[in-house]
Amino acid sequence: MTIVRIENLTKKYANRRGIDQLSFEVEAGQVLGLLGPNGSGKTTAMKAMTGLLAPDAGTLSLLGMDPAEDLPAILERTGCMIETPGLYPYLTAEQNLRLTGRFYPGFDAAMVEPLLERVGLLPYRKEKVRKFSVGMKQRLALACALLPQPELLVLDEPTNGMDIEGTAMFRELLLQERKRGCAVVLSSHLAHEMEQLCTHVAVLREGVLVDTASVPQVLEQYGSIERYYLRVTNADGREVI
Ligand SMILES: Nc1ncnc2c1ncn2[C@@H]1O[C@H](COP(=O)(O)OP(=O)(O)OP(=O)(O)O)[C@@H](O)[C@H]1O
Repeated sequence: MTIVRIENLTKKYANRRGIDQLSFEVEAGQVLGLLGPNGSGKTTAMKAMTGLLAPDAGTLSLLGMDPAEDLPAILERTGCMIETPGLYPYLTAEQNLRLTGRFYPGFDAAMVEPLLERVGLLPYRKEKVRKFSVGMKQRLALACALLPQPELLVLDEPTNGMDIEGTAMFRELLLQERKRGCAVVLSSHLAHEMEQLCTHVAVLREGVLVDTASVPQVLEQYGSIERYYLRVTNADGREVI
């Protein structure tokens, strides 16, 4: 089932930067990794996808719905982590999840503890978030994104600031979500991490989609995502094939 269908999506800021005619699809159970240099449009694409930014042009279908008409219904079934986590610093981890959970119709307070356990925060559940480290806040933001038992996850650099255990936890968690049939769009600057997490990759440069490919195909042809990326962005100085 196609969960994300984007066609010619365009969003330009006043300075004319942004994304230009982006098209891609993500099926249930797939993980699409957005790759690209700083400022290439990954965050803009994710914001436009989740209704945080209204696109200038193009068509967008999420979970079979049009965000221009059905955004609340889409967000009830979507987990997002984009830029700074939207957490309440003076509440505890547990209270943050309880409060955020109220946005979702299927939420049950009994979901909070297992979720905290999944992201490794159970021992800190009674601590106020303002005392959390960057990685701990990322873990809690991830737990918030999982609250709706999402059919779509949109995660902008989700492992930023996470320690080694955190990134391993994230990998395992993503696998479980995929098995449930969740579709995932994520960005990362770590090519090696992308190899482990993603089923597909899309490369952006200056707001334009340069190439998309399946990860097994990339690994067979190029040996690593890093080599593929350098090749398709022409950063290795050779002609693009
Ligand atoms: N609010 C804004 N107003 C004007 N220009 C913006 C705004 N947000 C982003 N841009 C510009 O749009 C382009 C794409 O930015 P975006 O944040 O989407 O890139 P990115 O690929 O996510 O970068 P990074 O890897 O650094 O996170 C950049 O040139 C950026 O300067």
